[in-house]
Amino acid sequence: MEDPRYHIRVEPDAIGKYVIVVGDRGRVERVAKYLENPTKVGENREYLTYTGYLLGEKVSVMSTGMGAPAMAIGIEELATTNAKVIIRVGTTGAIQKHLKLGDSVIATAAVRMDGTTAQYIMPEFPAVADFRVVKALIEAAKVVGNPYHVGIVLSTDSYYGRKFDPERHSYIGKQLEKAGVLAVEMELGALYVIGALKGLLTGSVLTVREELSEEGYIQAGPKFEQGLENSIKIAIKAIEILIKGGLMV
Ligand SMILES: O=P(O)(O)O[C@H]1O[C@H](CO)[C@@H](O)[C@H]1O
Ligand SMILES: O=c1cc[nH]c(=O)[nH]1
Repeated sequence: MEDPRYHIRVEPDAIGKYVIVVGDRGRVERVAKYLENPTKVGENREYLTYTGYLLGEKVSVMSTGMGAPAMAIGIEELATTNAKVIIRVGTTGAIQKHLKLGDSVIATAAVRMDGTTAQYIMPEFPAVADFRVVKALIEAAKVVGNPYHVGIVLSTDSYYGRKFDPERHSYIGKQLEKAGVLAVEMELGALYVIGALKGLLTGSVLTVREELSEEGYIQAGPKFEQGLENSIKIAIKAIEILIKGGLMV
């Protein structure tokens, strides 16, 4: 029989009800340090997984690599475990000029400009976060105190083929900017659509890694690193809020 966790290589009971997913493997331990007694429970390809505890509840953190196909595999396989609430802690590039390096973006929904979710369901099906997870993330952002924005992001399959700087602003980029789309990343369409199809409650807090200034893009740096640490704290706090609130899962 096919192993339902062939890629993530974890035992189903090793995963908590609450899971934080990150793109970069290097971010896993950075998140896991906020858990009590974090222990590595799986490592294969881009999927590195730790489990620990928050307020006595088992919580896991897993990397999912870059792009919708890798996220889709990770979510499908997590859905065969105890996982129920999944929060992505990712990075993003600003489409709106008022987003600054290190700001947090709580994504309510994603524009599905990816190829993966088209293979799951019609394009009219929305990629939306669970409102209870969004609410907890907003409450958490207020407690942590990092500047934050709430709204729609763009999920695309290409990193280099879609720059949104003022000189090379594509038609699609302009349209989405006018529509108020906040920022661009590469996995939320898959997380929100496949999560919904699998009955998971999803949400996300991204950190702005590229800022659009008059001179062009400003990238990464200490402001980004501090913002990322705060976004991690927001995700951790949101899970504590959900645990305390007894979310019906
Ligand atoms: O930092 P992560 O979470 O990987 O997110 C963003 O960064 C990667 C591109 O550099 C893409 O995966 C994109 O979605
Ligand atoms: O510009 C960016 C930054 C992070 N992630 C992206 O996909 N794009």
